[in-house]
Amino acid sequence: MIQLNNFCYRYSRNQELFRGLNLTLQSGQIYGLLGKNGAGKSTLIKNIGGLLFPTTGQVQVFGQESRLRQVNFLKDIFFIPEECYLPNLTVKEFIQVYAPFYPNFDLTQYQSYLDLFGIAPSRKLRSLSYGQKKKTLIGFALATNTRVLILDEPTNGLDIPAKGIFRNMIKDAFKPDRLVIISSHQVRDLDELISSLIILDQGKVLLHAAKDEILQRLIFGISPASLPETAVLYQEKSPAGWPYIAKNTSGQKTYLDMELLFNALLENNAALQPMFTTNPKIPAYELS
Ligand SMILES: Nc1ncnc2c1ncn2[C@@H]1O[C@H](COP(=O)(O)OP(=O)(O)OP(=O)(O)O)[C@@H](O)[C@H]1O
Repeated sequence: MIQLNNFCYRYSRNQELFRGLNLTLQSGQIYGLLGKNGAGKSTLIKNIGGLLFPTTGQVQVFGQESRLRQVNFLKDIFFIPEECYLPNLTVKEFIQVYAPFYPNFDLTQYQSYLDLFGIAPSRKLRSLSYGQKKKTLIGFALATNTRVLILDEPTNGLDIPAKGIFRNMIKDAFKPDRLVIISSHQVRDLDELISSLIILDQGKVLLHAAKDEILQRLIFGISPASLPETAVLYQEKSPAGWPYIAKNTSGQKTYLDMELLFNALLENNAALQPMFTTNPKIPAYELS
């Protein structure tokens, strides 16, 4: 479990990004973290990963304060930043140097990921392309089997087949005691992967809800023409028609259009925002 209590963070005296944020993230969930550029996603996950320290307040991962970076904390968390620095080693040497920090690292598992991505262990990390570096690190992160896995824009630079492989790898490696956070602008890459959604804006949580809860309360559809305002909570024009969000009164389960929900919430939608409480009780994710 990850807990932020009265979390405040500022980069400079007059720029307070987070002010008194309380947030609880539970194991058994794959969280999608969305927000506009500059919303604070990277700052938040870096604080969780112990790479930045709260100005005031606390960030705890399984009861341990991230900022203290204790051994028990570090061996159970893996963070892949958006821009990865990789040492001048081959993949094999990288494993020899870094795997010992992770007691649950599984070499066979990692080899199968490298095979899937077509990366030879003899390759020098620095000679890999941006996307190949990402693949190498994503595979390593999953093979560490840490309870917490944080991925900042993991699908940036991945080719189309690799995005599908990535989704399958996360699902296959997911276990009820793991907690995964994926920060991304590529909402389509999160489809059919995440179990919960967090939307940040200017250091505030606009939405924190399980995907199932969202779909119980809302339906997402597309109409050939604009609908009466009373019939929908939100609609916008698109090349394909008028995608809309309405209250789910029929129990119908539709496809969650994260992009539409994101746009709706950022428009300061007074009808939608109060529908989702922060820090909800989310049931454990059941993989289909
Ligand atoms: N090192 C820094 N020094 C000063 N301000 C910073 C620094 N890093 C980020 N910021 C500011 O903090 C705010 C949040 O940045 P952050 O990188 O957390 O946003 P983000 O949601 O991850 O954005 P993006 O989607 O563009 O990656 C922005 O206004 C940014 O300019």
